[in-house]
Amino acid sequence: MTDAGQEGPLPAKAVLFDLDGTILETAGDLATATNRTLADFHREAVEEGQVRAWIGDGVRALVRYALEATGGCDEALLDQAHERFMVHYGKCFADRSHPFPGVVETMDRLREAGLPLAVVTNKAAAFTEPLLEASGLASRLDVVISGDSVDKKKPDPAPVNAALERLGVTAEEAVLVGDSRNDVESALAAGCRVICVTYGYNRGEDVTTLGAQRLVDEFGTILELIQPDGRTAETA
Ligand SMILES: O=C(O)COP(=O)(O)O
Ligand SMILES: [Mg+2]
Repeated sequence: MTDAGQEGPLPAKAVLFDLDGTILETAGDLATATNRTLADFHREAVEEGQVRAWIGDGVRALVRYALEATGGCDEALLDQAHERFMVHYGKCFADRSHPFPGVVETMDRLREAGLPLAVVTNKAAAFTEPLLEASGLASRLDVVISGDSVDKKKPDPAPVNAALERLGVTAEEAVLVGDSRNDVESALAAGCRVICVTYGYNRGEDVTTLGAQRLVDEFGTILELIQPDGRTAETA
């Protein structure tokens, strides 16, 4: 993989997307569920901005980070709080969550160009599927791999590999679009090229240093950076 630093489009036969922070703005509802969970355990509420920095490792990790930040956490407490979080988030996951600007139109353009699309998220399947339905994205996706669909989560390559297998493409034929270190590491370990968005939930990390082949400030810009079917500009 030697595209780093180069300009121009990446040939692709399929595109994989991270969910939270890349295609859907979910921090508001995740913050609501986090604060309702913390209240159950007599912990102080946290700011939405803080919750944004805890998204990306799955919901159990989010609950762990919230407990650690508000007085401490042990495994027994985490089990109970995780259970409460699942109840609270189940009631509010689609209240305010919505696609980032340009996501719906861009997915439609990619599909018109013949590219199958997948989501690879660390989010639990119980929320991924209904959230994609509520956001109007489910019908645009050919494959969805959630945090509990396979044994290991991103940054392990396993969920990316599962998506590639289901899509019927090789890693070299696919591009993953993500927002954080977990996405870049998972995709690169699988052998995919990566476009990283700069607006997502990246924990304040400088995404220019993560090793992605391309960076975009707006989702719609990926249309300029993906060349459908691996055709070159000359033959397209
Ligand atoms: O932390 C989560 O629940 C999921 O995050 P992701 O969609 O960015 O993988
Ligand atoms: Mg993300």
